[in-house]
Amino acid sequence: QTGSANTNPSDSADDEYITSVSIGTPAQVLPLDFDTGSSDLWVFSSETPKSSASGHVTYSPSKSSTAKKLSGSTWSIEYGDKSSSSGDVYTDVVTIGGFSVKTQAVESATKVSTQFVQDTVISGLVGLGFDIGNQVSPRPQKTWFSNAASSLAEPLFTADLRHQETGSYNFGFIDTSLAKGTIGYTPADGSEGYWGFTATGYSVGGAQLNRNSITGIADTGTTLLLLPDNIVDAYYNNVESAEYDDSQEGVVFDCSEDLPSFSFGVGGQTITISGDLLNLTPIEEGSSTCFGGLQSSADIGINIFGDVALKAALVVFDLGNERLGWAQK
Ligand SMILES: O=C(NC1CCCCC1)N[C@H]1[C@H](O)[C@@H](N2CCCCC2)[C@@H]2OC[C@H]1O2
Repeated sequence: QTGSANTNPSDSADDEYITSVSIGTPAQVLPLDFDTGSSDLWVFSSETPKSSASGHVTYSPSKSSTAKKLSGSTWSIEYGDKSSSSGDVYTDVVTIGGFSVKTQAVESATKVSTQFVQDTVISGLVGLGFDIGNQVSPRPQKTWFSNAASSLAEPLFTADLRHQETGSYNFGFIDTSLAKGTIGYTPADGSEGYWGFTATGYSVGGAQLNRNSITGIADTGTTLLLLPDNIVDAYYNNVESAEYDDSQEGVVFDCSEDLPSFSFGVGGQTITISGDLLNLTPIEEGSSTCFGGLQSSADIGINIFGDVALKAALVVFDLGNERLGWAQK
């Protein structure tokens, strides 16, 4: 069996990607953010305070004949961007891309932070990280993918995120036609709950790869490519108008600048992110100053290959072989 779901950028900056998910009987369809950087499936629900839920599509377990309360279970999660949510837990049927998991833990939010209240285009997250990262207490629950894996043709999924166009999450199969290049594989480290891996080097503007290990995570739930300062500086030294903007908390530059590409080595392949993909968006509507898609990871303590990097590739999240595959798109 397999599943295939379309996913769409939430706004003109490709801030996040929205995928429709069916929950319950009859189906309640919610727009959710698939996040390989976390391991909880949580939703805005009939239990979310009305003031917080305003503008969001919500899940009502009481309207689903297949919903069951997971008595005594609660959850609470804080993300790297300091957003957070918490609540209680139901099980219900969850269908993604035509594939159904009958008894999926659906974490219902009784509390959500302002970032989520304001982000009305999504109604929650589908964590696609490793089960060890699940935040349900007293008994951690499995992710939708972990529950699906044993029934899928292959225990893997792929992410094909695109700039301002529809992409896909495929489950149980690899559509190699989505890629231009060969898929290169490298070991994945799931011990922290993330999809951790090591890139073998980087280069700016098509120059030869500087061989140096860059350990980080493949994170569909993070918008940016976050790397060490020495690499970020090496890149922006090629961007004449680039400067650090304290209020934006990142490097900005004239929108009119032609940005160089940025490449990284992984699994024997080289993934090249075009300059266009590295210009994320004007800092404000109509501004001629733009915000960089590559920013520093120095304050975080972990390198993050977020959507800006993932958009350049077809990425295979191969649970069965504990590895990540990368192919140029
Ligand atoms: O916190 C991270 N990543 C961290 C970024 C800083 C460095 C450490 C990792 N990802 C979150 C992301 O920002 C959220 N956000 C919602 C609003 C639109 C953009 C996405 C979304 O909710 C949780 C998860 O996905």
